[in-house]
This record gives sequence, structure tokens and C-alpha cells, in this order.
Amino acid sequence: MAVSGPVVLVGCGRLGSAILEGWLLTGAVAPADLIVLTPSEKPASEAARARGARINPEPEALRDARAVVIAVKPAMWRTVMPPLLPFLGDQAVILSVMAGVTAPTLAEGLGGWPIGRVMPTTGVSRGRGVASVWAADPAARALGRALFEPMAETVDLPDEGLMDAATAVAGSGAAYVYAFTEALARGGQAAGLDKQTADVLARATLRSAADSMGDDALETLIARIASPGGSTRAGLDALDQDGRLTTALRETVAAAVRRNREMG
Ligand SMILES: NC(=O)C1=CN([C@@H]2O[C@H](COP(=O)(O)OP(=O)(O)OC[C@H]3O[C@@H](n4cnc5c(N)ncnc54)[C@H](O)[C@@H]3O)[C@@H](O)[C@H]2O)C=CC1
Ligand SMILES: O=C(O)[C@@H]1CCC=N1
Repeated sequence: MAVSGPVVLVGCGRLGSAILEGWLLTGAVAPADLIVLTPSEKPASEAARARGARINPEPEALRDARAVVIAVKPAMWRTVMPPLLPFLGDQAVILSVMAGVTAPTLAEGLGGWPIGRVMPTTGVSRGRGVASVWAADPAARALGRALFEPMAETVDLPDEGLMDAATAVAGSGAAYVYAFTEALARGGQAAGLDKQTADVLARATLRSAADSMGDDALETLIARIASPGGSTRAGLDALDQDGRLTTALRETVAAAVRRNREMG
């Protein structure tokens, strides 16, 4: 069921556009309830306008807003949000999808509205994203879930301190997977495949693996492919020789967590 009442999206960049496309695709927000604030028109905002959304209306239109979703860069919210605040009613909930910026920091800059945080992936544009949700206020948490559940596999975080780790794993994770795909293709090239063939094989393999993953234990999935004493086992042993894959991913996530904290 669509969230009732106007939903304001502040920022229509890479993530904001993906969120808007996901809402239009899934009907999580009725197009007539959508308000998009963006300094420049984007394909997603044009598509939303064509469906009945309001793009950059007079600020009085914010008066009845049920939710305000902040999707600008972490360095921008302090200048973007204050001019909007005098127009918000008491019923508004503020949801931030910004990496790193904590609820206490937002509350100090924004005032008394309930605040929630959601960390989605751009996969929401196709209704197949991932989202981590946290809010101290139960109504803000419920609203965050209602807005993102229709287009994302959604996880409730028990405390805000975990949001940086969730961001480092899921918010950033697709980029790690693409980097892995590129490295797999390079490995194929080193073994004699031409660049295009290696690229096609690596991409198709990742798509097929994601498709087949389901909910089975990962070790079961691995065991189904890696025959004892076979070539996959030999490849896996090289991949994690002396724990280097495990160490690399631990350090990857830790570096992203640190950067999230710096940005906040
Ligand atoms: N790109 C991603 O995969 C993810 C991004 N995020 C978070 O989403 C936020 C946005 O990131 P991106 O979309 O990647 O950045 P982006 O740079 O593509 O988008 C930011 C948008 O904010 C807009 N903006 C600037 N001033 C504005 C104003 N006064 N009013 C309305 N909009 C204004 C810009 O025009 C731009 O389109 C960041 O805080 C980031 O941490 C979180 C998870 C994933
Ligand atoms: O790279 C970033 O800062 C954001 C956070 C998660 C994905 N993109």
C-alpha cells in the first residue's frame, strides 16, 4: 500500500533518481504525492512530472509533507535544508539516506522533527535494492520501512552505530562486486581469453551466480560447484591463500566504515 501524504525528495542525483524510479515502479508513493526538489531537471524527475509529481513547487507545498527524504551529498545538507524547515508541519518525518551523517548531528541542525536513517542501494530503481533502516522513533522507522520495503530487501538495524557498517557492506557493496568482476575478467585474459570474451564471461557468471543464490548457506552453494580435488577447489584455495581474501574484505569494509565516519 502506498504511503499516504506528500513525500518530498530533496536531491535527484544518482541515488535520488534511483529512489524516485523505484517509487514510480512499485507505487510505494502515489505519483501525485511526490514532490521533488532538484536544482536541475533529471530524466527521473521528468518521468515523475509526466506521472503527476510536483517538481520544485512553491515551498508552501511542503506544508503537508509526511516525509522528507534528504538525498544530497553529506557536505550539502546544512545549506540545503534550513530554508525548507519553516515550511514543514509537525507531522513531517525527516529521513536521511546520506552516508555517515548521524541522527544527533541532523537533529542539532534541523530541530525537533523525528529523524530516521535509511541506507539504500541504487538497485531500488528496479525494485531490487537493499536497504538498512534505523530510527529511534518507531513511527519514523515504520515510515522508512514503508517507503523502501516495496523496492528493497530491508533490514532493521537495532542501533544507529551499525549504520556505518551496513553502509560499508551494502551501500558500497555492489561496487566491490563490480571490481571483483573486473578482476575475474582480467584473470581470464591472463589465461588467454580475449578482453571481450573474458568480460562477457565474467559479467554473465556474476549475474548467473546472483540469480542462483537464493537462501541456501553460502558454503552449500560453494560445495555444489567445487568438486573435491577439482579445479574450482584449486581456484578457491588460491583465492583465499593464507586468508588473503578474508583479510582484503575485512580491510575494505573497515576503510569504508572509517570514511563514513569522517564524512559525518
Ligand atoms: N550513489 C549511491 O550508490 C549511494 C549514495 N548514498 C548517499 O546519497 C547521497 C547522494 O549521493 P549521490 O546521489 O551519489 O550524489 P549526487 O551528487 O549524484 O546527487 C546529489 C544531488 O543533490 C543535488 N542538490 C544539490 N543542491 C541541492 C538543493 N539545494 N536542493 C536539492 N538538490 C540539491 C544535486 O543537484 C545532485 O543531483 C549522499 O549523501 C550519499 O552518501 C547512499 C547510498 C548509496
Ligand atoms: O560512496 C559513497 O560515499 C556512498 C555511500 C554508499 C554508496 N555510496
